[in-house]
Amino acid sequence: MRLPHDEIERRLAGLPGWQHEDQFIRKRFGFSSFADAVSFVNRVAEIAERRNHHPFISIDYKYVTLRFTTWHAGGLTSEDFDEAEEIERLYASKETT
Ligand SMILES: C[C@H](O)[C@H](O)[C@H]1CNC2=NC(N)=NC(=O)C2=N1
Repeated sequence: MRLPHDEIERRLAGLPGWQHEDQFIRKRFGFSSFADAVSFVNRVAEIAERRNHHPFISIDYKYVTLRFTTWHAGGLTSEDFDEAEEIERLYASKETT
């Protein structure tokens, strides 16, 4: 279930701007307005509910920080990276307004 370190590094290489921190991967996303940041969070919430896999989310004005870990595994699993990749597609599509 928990990924070995080499697999974590391999998956991380495909995720621009994400960082490995303890048992988490994290990224800070920037937006043009607070409203856009909140809209993005709502779309992230939809994804998290569908996948039943929920990030820690913080909104700081025009920035959203997401942190993923898999609680039941006590560390990083493919669920974390799969969802991060979907969120990267969402952010690239700018379908957050
Ligand atoms: C009961 C429910 O399915 C579990 O608590 C889910 C909910 N969302 C989750 N989210 C994350 N990040 N890790 C989990 O292990 C997890 N487990």
